[in-house]
Amino acid sequence: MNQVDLEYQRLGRMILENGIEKGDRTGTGTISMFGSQLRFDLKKEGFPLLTTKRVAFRLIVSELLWFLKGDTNLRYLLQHNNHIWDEWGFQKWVESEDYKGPDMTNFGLRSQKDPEFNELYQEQLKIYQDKVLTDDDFAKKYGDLGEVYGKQWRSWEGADGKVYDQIQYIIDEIKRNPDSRRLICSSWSISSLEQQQLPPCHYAFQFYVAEGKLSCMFSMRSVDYFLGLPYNISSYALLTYLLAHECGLDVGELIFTGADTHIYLNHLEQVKEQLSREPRQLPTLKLNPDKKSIFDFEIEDIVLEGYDPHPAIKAPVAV
Ligand SMILES: Nc1nc(=O)c2c([nH]1)NC[C@@H]1CN(c3ccc(C(=O)N[C@@H](CCC(=O)O)C(=O)O)cc3)CN21
Ligand SMILES: O=c1ccn([C@H]2C[C@H](O)[C@@H](COP(=O)(O)O)O2)c(=O)[nH]1
Repeated sequence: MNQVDLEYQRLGRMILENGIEKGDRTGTGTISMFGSQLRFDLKKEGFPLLTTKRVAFRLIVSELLWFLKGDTNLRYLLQHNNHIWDEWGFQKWVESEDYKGPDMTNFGLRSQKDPEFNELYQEQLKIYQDKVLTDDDFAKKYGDLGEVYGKQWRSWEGADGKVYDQIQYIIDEIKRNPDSRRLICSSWSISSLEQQQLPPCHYAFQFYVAEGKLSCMFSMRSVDYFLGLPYNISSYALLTYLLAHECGLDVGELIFTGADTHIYLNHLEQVKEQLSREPRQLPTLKLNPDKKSIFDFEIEDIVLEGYDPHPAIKAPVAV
């Protein structure tokens, strides 16, 4: 039986049993628990993509490659039919002086409750997506999410005015000095918070090399158990596989630590359904052996085999 789904289900039960009801920024309401950890042996287990609901692996791949390119503009995601970040770009647009359409205040919650408003919202969202895809100036101004992950990972601006590539630093250090205890990438920058559509949730990760295996630990300040966490687990697993591939290492363990770990109140039925499902065999990951540098990987170089999950479970995202 795969430990990834079992551990994920265990965490879900723990939140439901021990969590407390707590308000949150989005106005949705959550059951929340402070402090959580999961750990998986990547070498023993197969690729950690949940099988108790279908998770769209292609969205995880295009999002991670977007981070690795240092890109922060929605255009790349939209070109790959990935819409998981749309709401946060759209928010910037509708709150701007240039937006002249119908009032979109609080569109996240209103679109869930008011079908008439939802129609208006979908219309405006479609216009926004088309403009980001086709209008260069518009995309530059309103498709950019600000100083989010891609910027912090690949071009961190130091107080000394220099620009730092944290991913390249980690790769160089793994190759030169694998015993290093400083293989860290940090995205939390207090001076950037106002320049970010959403401050980083997974704000730091660290690698560890031992016995020829590469392990990764990632930290999250805020964890959407049902929608976000399944992506975050697979995304950091994929990053670990990519780095191990480039550095000639095996994969080791993946460790997640979360602070505010929550289930949104409008995800409760979905979570209960998922907890009732029997985990299946995990898929395996195949990377194109001809690609050496992680920065050369394209979507088609990353293939998942043997994924046979339970059906997807829909849920609204809290904006
Ligand atoms: N509330 C919240 N939860 C998150 O997980 C989250 C944010 N906000 N904001 C930024 C990013 C965007 N992420 C998201 C956003 C949407 C989905 C989502 O709706 N996933 C659906 C399928 C989406 C699709 O097929 O287009 C799913 O069933 O997994 C997942 C992660 C993760 N992050
Ligand atoms: O990769 C991600 C990104 C976001 N989330 C979730 C965690 C929270 O539910 C929201 C962010 O809201 P804050 O009020 O800024 O904490 O997004 C995630 O789980 N994974």
